[in-house]
Amino acid sequence: MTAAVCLRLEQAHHGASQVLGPMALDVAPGETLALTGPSGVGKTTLLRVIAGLHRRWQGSLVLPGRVAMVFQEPVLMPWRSALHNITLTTGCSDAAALKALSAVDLADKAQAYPGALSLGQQRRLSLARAFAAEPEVLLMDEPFVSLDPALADEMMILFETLRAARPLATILVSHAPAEVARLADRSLRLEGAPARIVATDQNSGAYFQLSASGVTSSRS
Ligand SMILES: Nc1ncnc2c1ncn2[C@@H]1O[C@H](COP(=O)(O)OP(=O)(O)OP(=O)(O)O)[C@@H](O)[C@H]1O
Repeated sequence: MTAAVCLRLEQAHHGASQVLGPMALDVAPGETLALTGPSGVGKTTLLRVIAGLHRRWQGSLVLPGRVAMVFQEPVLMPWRSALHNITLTTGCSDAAALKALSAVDLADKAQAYPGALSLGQQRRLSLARAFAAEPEVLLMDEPFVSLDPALADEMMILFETLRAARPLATILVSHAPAEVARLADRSLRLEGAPARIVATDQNSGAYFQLSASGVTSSRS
């Protein structure tokens, strides 16, 4: 089966400093890959390379489908309703946005502005927006961090439900071993400066809008 993400990275920089070293990363359709490693090692930078948000890198990237990203913070447009936060960023119809809102139990908040939503509701909206984009690749940067345990569990259930409905390739950045064990099929650990992949584990127990369709990119 063709990989949904095929990255051959030579290097990535922030300013003069090289953050990421050579690495090869493939994610299959339907697979959830966890990305772990110490704070500041470069996990977010790696996601941003794949999302097309970070430009200073060399190598090649093949993404056969659409990409959506869920950031650590919800990153919503405060002057637009929940519904418009979905339709304007994904280009989907009102009906599709409402369906996505229903899936995260926010249908009654369609006309609410983000400032009138709780943090948990904002995060659910952010998840709904990502899924409304109907991505083939979902990038999640610590989406459950600093949520109370009950809300984190609720968000994980939502993610599991939405993921089950489509053959999504997900890369999940996480510092939480229990979360990785629950959600990921496989995990990669980044370490060093510049960061490299130092370990891969197969999990036995588990199994923005950005939009790019059929993208192959390379940088040198
Ligand atoms: N915009 C930026 N400009 C300059 N340096 C940056 C920028 N963003 C990140 N860095 C640096 O790049 C390195 C990697 O940062 P990154 O956010 O990718 O790490 P991370 O592994 O996601 O960290 P954390 O787990 O704490 O979120 C860090 O040393 C950070 O200080």
